[in-house]
Amino acid sequence: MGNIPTTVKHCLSYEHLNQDYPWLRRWLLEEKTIRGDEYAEFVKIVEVGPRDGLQNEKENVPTGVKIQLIDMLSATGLRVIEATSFVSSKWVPQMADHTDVLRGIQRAPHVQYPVLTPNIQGFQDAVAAGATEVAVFGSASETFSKKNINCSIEESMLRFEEVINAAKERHISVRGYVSCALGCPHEGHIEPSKVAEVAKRLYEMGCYEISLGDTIGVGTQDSMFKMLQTVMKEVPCNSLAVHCHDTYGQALPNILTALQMGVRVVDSAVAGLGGCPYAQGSSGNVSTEDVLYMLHGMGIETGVNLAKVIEAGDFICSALGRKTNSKVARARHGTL
Ligand SMILES: CC(C)(COP(=O)([O-])OP(=O)([O-])OC[C@H]1O[C@@H](n2cnc3c(N)ncnc32)[C@H](O)[C@@H]1OP(=O)([O-])[O-])[C@@H](O)C(=O)NCCC(=O)NCCSC(=O)C[C@@](C)(O)CC(=O)[O-]
Repeated sequence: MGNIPTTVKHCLSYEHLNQDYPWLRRWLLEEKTIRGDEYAEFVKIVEVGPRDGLQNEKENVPTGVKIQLIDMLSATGLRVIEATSFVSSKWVPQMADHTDVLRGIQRAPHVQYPVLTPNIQGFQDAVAAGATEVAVFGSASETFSKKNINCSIEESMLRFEEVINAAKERHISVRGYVSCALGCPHEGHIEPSKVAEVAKRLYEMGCYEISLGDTIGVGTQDSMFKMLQTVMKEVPCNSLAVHCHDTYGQALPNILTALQMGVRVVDSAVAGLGGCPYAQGSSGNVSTEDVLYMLHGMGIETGVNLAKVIEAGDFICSALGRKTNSKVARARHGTL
């Protein structure tokens, strides 16, 4: 990384440097403190544990536990922590305390706390609770869209457009998800062209980043490659993220494939928590600890402290009364 001051190195992710600080990138290049490709060595982790990780928990997780988890994660160096969902409590009771969670956390500087907003009602509630970044969540599968958000893909696009337009007026950034990017629990195989179509629409509407979800963790390196190859024809690579569930134990190789293709944003959940209530058979997300171990082992910067993430994982696993899904955490604890 040459002579880049540590603060710069740790404060800026690849896409921030390119998109938000072109002058700094130019200066660093001119000063020969970085090579043109060096910032490709930084990967942004989007921690989804407090939302995707907890939304499927059957027993009520106390609001204080959720807040403490987010506060612990805020102290790890993570830049993005998805905090909660402004969805219907009839649909996902675990996220009913969204407002208290968002108001209760201690926001760390330089950390974003996006929340899920399926429609304008969720967006307005999120803004009232103090959200400064939101995410809309679409699907490449018609059946999953209906089961998850009770509308067709086409209807969902109209709802998302309303959210995105309202967000633009308030200068709130919007992230977009495309679920079932590598398979659907109801329809099975999903054509990469369908994933690309939905991703492109979200991107063109104004989502700054599109997270491609392997909702039920059925993808393989081959299907990840083919899907990304198709999507990258429609959405620039530096606006893509991958979101892998680990049902079949393929999440890390699939993420590696995405990295090799240039993707620099990875979603993961502390302790490998998670699953979608409307995707039967979906197991936890890939664990943040395992992703960090792989990235750091490859010499890739994340700015995140693995030991502190393991501590946060210990905390939430003890609160939930269960073992971690992270192999790295288990190895570090000698309990493999
Ligand atoms: C989208 C809705 C709300 C439509 O639900 P609906 O029943 O079709 O909504 P509606 O517009 O017909 O309204 C019915 C009632 O819901 C209320 N309502 C309407 N909107 C809201 C809202 N935002 N917040 C709270 N309440 C709301 C509304 O006020 C009304 O209340 P009532 O008059 O009956 O008392 C529902 O289907 C829903 O909440 N779905 C969320 C499902 C969910 O959270 N799934 C998990 C997240 S997605 C995921 O995990 C995948 C991802 C992102 O992680 C990536 C991956 O892994 O692939």
